[in-house]
Amino acid sequence: MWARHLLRRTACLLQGLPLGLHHRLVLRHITSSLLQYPGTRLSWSHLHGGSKSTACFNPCRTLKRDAKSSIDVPANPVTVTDIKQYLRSKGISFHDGYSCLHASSIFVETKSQMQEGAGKDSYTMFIDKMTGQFLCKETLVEGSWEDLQDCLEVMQKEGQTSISPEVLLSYSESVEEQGQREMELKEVQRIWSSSVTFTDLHEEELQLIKTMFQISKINNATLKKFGVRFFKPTKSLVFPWFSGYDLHIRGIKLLSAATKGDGRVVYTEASIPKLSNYYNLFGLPLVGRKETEMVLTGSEIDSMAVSQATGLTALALPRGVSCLPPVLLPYLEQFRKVTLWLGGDMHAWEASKMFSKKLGLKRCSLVRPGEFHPCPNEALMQGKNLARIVKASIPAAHKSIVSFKQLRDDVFGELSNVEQVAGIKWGRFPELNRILKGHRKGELTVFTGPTGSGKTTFISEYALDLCMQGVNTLWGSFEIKNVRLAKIILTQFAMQRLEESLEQYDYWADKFEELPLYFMTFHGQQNVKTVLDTMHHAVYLYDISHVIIDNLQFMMGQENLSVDKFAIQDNIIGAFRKFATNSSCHVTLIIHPRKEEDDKELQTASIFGTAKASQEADNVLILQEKKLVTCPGRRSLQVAKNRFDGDVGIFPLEFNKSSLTFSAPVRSKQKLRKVKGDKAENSETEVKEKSEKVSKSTKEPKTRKTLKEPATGKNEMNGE
Ligand SMILES: Nc1ncnc2c1ncn2[C@@H]1O[C@H](COP(=O)(O)OP(=O)(O)OP(=O)(O)O)[C@@H](O)[C@H]1O
Repeated sequence: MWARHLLRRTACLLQGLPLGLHHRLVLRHITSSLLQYPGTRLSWSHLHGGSKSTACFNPCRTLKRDAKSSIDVPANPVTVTDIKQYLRSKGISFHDGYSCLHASSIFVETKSQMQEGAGKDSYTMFIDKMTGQFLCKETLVEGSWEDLQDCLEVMQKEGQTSISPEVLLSYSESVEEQGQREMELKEVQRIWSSSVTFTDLHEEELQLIKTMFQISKINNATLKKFGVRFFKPTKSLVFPWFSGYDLHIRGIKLLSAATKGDGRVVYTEASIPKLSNYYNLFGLPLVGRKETEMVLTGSEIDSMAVSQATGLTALALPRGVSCLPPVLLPYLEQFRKVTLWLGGDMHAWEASKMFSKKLGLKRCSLVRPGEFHPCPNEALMQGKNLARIVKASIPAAHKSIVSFKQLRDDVFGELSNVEQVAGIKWGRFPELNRILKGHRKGELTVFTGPTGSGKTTFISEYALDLCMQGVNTLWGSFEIKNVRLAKIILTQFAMQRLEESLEQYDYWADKFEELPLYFMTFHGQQNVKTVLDTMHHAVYLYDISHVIIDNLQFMMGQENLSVDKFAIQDNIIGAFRKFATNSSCHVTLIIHPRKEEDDKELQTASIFGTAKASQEADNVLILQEKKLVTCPGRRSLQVAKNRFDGDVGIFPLEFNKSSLTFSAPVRSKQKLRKVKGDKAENSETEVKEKSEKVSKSTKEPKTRKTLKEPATGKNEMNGE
């Protein structure tokens, strides 16, 4: 219905346009609207009842901002050279920025803008160099590279020097979305208008609130400057999101604190619109047009601390260290120097290294976390000199050759943060933590197991566990369709058969939607280059730090059977290895085993292909289906390689058919075999046995509520 409505509107707006272009615009907008439904894989048949046509319509186009759950890569990925050439061909003046090209806006009616040599300061249109996505800061029109091209084509055909922002603004939302947005806005206004400023609070109440939120060193003037209020009904700090256009309230973030029975204070964060759509750089309205230096922090409170203590411009990322959405990059283009001080731990350090790549390494410097450099608010509380800490930040750009002098602090950081360096711990698989120590960025894990043994099911829960802790995850499922895979993951998330309690579906689906989980929309055989392009694209857009590929065989191609299959596989593994290292992204690669005799356990050498897979992998995991002496009839997970600290071993898994989950069985004396090196294939006699009591918590998964300190700004992910 709305698609037809859209079509009619588009047709009216485009009256008089040449048919081909008109047709393309209409189709584009239908496409983008369809793609706004998570998981939608748009095929030609959506539009043409199955028949393929040669019209210049690209079904795999860039996504709109909200179409976040499924990831397509443009069939013809745009490069910065393409963008520049195109702009030149249309007579649009521009200059090279850090992450964007700055161009004269075509949505503003200033004829002089189109002239060569117009002042650079007048450039208000920012075009992302990686994706071509654009934003006009003057009118807040944004869209994809294709949208911009269409507008320029229309302008040229019509002989115009500018185009009305309405053309794109009117397409950006469906009727339902508009209704939803209006409802949200009303709620935002309701909370905002019934919140009180800090100067309206009694001194006693004020001090209590400040103590509760650990902001006793943030003074009232700073709270006022940043527009922070207090919402009494939920006892929450209210951080406003003002529209950059007319400074109207556009959204809010609420930070609440509650004291638990044991006296601990638990902080929770909520926002309207929901966090995944909350694109606010807190502090932006305070930035002057001419300012060139800024400190980027991981939370609103940290920004206030920096601003108050140093007088420097400080902005906070909307979702802390979890991501830097590219839609925010245009707002950071004016800064010649960006200091990233995202927190006081290793996660903040990892994130600042990743984000500085997006921001442009040359202008970034990083505050190295540690005992002397906690997060800004903590530094303020401890009476540290924040200006000195910012000044001591280190340049993000590094040389190819370094001496130990330059590495010395990094090495110290690793030695003094052993737990964090070991990676994120699984909540459902404590045995995996014991052997592998954690899930680390930049590693390659190869996972194998007999056909139909439950590889996808296990890896799905293994990845979900991490995703629930804020690990931005991308699934490449080539074997089973995304809907089926999402159903498996959702069942594991809810830990129950939702078929039998459909009334709970929306409850779980709403929570599930908040997870940073994305799916590639591929199915069946795929070209590895396309898959890697999509992965790069996703890392840029969503700061993905874990990619699961199920499975490698789907990239091997079927045509060239004469070509050496092993050589092809080795190349693919090499490419994934390189991607993992260069993108600081963990890749979990499922590879089928070669044919083995049924009653033999698998070993590292059973992985299909040459030894390249196990050599390149940091971790090799094997789902063993064979009966173990100690646990007859059960699956077990073997860690056959662990480059991080060499510990290998095996532990039993217990499959729960209704929740599709695996958890270690509770036994008083669970035997666990400890295997050193790659000797898993050797006889049982060579295997050291180690008795170990399996913690009861594995049977009753813990509630993994992220206890947030106000300054960390991490998302709360809790699905149990
Ligand atoms: N431990 C288990 N015990 C019994 N059934 C299981 C177990 N693990 C998974 N299953 C079920 O077996 C079926 C196949 O599981 P899954 O697709 O995960 O296997 P796979 O190893 O990935 O398969 P393939 O080799 O085809 O890729 C699913 O229906 C799943 O629910």
